[in-house]
Amino acid sequence: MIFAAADQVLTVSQMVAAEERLMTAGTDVHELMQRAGRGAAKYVWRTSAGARQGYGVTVLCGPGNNGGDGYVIAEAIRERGGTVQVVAARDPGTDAAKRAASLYRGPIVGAVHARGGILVDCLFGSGLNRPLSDEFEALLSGLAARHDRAIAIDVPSGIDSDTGALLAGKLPHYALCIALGAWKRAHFLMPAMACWDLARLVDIGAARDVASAIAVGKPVLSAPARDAHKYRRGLVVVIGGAMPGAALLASRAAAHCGAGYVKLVARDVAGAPDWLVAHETGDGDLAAALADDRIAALLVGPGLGRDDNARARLNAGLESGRHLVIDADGLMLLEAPAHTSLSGAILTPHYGEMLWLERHFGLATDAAKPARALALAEATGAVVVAKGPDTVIAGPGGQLSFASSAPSWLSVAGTGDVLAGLCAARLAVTVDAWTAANEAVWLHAEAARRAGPAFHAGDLADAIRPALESCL
Ligand SMILES: NC(=O)C1=CN([C@@H]2O[C@H](COP(=O)(O)OP(=O)(O)OC[C@H]3O[C@@H](n4cnc5c(N)ncnc54)[C@H](O)[C@@H]3O)[C@@H](O)[C@H]2O)[C@@H](O)CC1
Ligand SMILES: [K+]
Repeated sequence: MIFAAADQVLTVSQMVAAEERLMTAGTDVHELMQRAGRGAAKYVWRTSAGARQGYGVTVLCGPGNNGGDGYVIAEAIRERGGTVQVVAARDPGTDAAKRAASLYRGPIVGAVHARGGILVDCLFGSGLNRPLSDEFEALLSGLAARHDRAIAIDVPSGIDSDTGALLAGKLPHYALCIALGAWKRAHFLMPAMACWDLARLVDIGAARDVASAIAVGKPVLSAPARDAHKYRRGLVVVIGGAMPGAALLASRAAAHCGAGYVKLVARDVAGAPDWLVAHETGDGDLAAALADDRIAALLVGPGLGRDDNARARLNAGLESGRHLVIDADGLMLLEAPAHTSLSGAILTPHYGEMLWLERHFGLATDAAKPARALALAEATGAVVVAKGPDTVIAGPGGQLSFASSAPSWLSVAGTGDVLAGLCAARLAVTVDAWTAANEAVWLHAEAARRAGPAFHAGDLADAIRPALESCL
């Protein structure tokens, strides 16, 4: 996979290093601030065009370079003929911010007089390193209340850029968050990402940092080869358990996602549709059923149950040596240290399963989600898809990717089974757990977008086909 600079997701220190590389190459901080501010101003201008007539733009400027960006934005709006004013929370404190402030030729007003169409929040950016004071919090929320809409520059003031944690009691809601130079982790993490409706990125020329995390991108897929046959396209076997519905749902997702052959092995296969090859397989027969060398990926967990039979079925999967996707009950039955070499597997824990696994594997639970997912990947050797409204994918070699925001309609029963089926199908096709997990997460969100509001998990599985078609 090749990723562009626009796909990278940087920590604050990686962003500082990227800016330093640009400066070493001859672009000074003033020029970077101009690029960032003027790039952001285009979005502010477009948004202000929809604001009420005569209701202008107020830019709230803090003391650091985020505040400096604010002066550049204000001046750019003024030059375009817009109505703009600055509220200076503090005097500019950096050389670049001072220079930007000196180049701004519009009015600076007291906060109490500021009301209007759009509030541009440049109080603090990635340099925020401690909680907002009550004074700043009141200033920000008061201004937001006196404007129709708010736009956050780089990150909302009151967000930890690396973890997405709130460093304020309460933040305004933003119509738009404009990331500068590169995405930061907070742009993909809760609770930060619930603070805005839309996020956009302004390019300032930062090159791709190969060590950085990436945003999960749209996969580039191809139709089966001219000489393809069902096994070469990938045979997925889904191990059924106590609750047959979940395994059927995962099978349906897998069948819509490019696998050549989907087979369900379960004690009871009543109700299986005619397109699904379903084999009644008792626990004692499972090892033999999984001995087929043509199996490209095995899914175990959806509807498995947690009793001794379930444990036997999971163990048969683990002992088969196949490429595995382990989900749901399968995760809850994993045992440390026996299952610390799951190399090539994909684990798909939701929040509760993640917590259980961490406790079971003796891992810390108090870090931010990316660090937790990386620790679990390292402990198990598997690719970990840490699901949720902010899905993070971590690989055992330290790879990290962040999913863009997906429709909240996904918060319905069965969508996890669909994701597990997607992972299994992509694993069968690509034979690479990292690639498969990233493709599956993107297709899952895209299927949700295409399924529209209030879908059920079956609708979601059926919407995978048009999602996949968009990648061909
Ligand atoms: N460095 C660069 O080359 C560029 C930086 N850019 C902007 O610069 C921002 C980062 O600038 P800075 O590092 O100056 O950071 P900020 O503008 O976020 O401000 C940090 C300053 O605020 C202080 N501070 C932190 N938390 C505080 C709190 N809770 N209460 C009061 N003061 C607090 C810090 O001690 C520091 O003086 C980015 O978010 C982006 O907007 C862009 O202009 C692009 C270029
Ligand atoms: K900000």
